[in-house]
Amino acid sequence: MSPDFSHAAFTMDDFTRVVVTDKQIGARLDELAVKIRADYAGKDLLLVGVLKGAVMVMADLARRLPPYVQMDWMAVSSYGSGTRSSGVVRILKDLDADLTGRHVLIVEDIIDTGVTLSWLLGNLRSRGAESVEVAALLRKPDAIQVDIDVKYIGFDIPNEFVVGYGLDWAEKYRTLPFVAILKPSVYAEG
Ligand SMILES: O=P(O)(O)OC[C@H]1O[C@H](OP(=O)(O)OP(=O)(O)O)[C@H](O)[C@@H]1O
Ligand code: HPA
Ligand SMILES: [Mg+2]
Repeated sequence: MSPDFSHAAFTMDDFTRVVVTDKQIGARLDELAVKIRADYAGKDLLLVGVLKGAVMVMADLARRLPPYVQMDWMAVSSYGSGTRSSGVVRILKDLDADLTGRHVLIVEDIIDTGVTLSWLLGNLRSRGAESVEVAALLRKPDAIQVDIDVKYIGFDIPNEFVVGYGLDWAEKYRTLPFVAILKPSVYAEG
């Protein structure tokens, strides 16, 4: 699908380059879904999406899984409107589901410093789940500051600020169907 920017006030000039195309995302999600279906066969699986960034990957991954798989959502924030993690994770919206005895798979768009996921894993594991694992579309190996065990990973990407496919800068660009490096001149202050 080619994005239609005819209505918008920005163009592809906002990006240094596309790092993952929508076609690559679809193909990788096909592969991950095969693994997840096998690993959780016969189990009652709860996907926990981390708002807002994981909306796209959750929707596209969940559609590749059996219909009895359930979804719940949590909103946490550590980035605000900037391009650097504040290091402080806040719960903006908690889960509706009780995790006691559940098999939980956290669905994330990106692991950057790892601070958000590390905090989230600790938080969800303390709620009595049978298992808590992670599926993340993107990971920046050169940015990670904490050791996290990630069971399902889409793509390792360079340590640059990316947008699209759920990922934002100042709430913009989430709707792009691909992931691209945002030109620093777009977010540079001044
Ligand atoms: O590994 P980290 O350095 O912790 O960064 C990853 C987290 O940061 C982003 O969320 P953000 O706080 O920007 O909220 P959003 O999903 O609403 O954009 C992203 O969606 C991850 O949840
Ligand atoms: O590279 C990024 N882009 C957008 N949001 C993010 N949150 C953590 N890392 C990123
Ligand atoms: Mg964000």
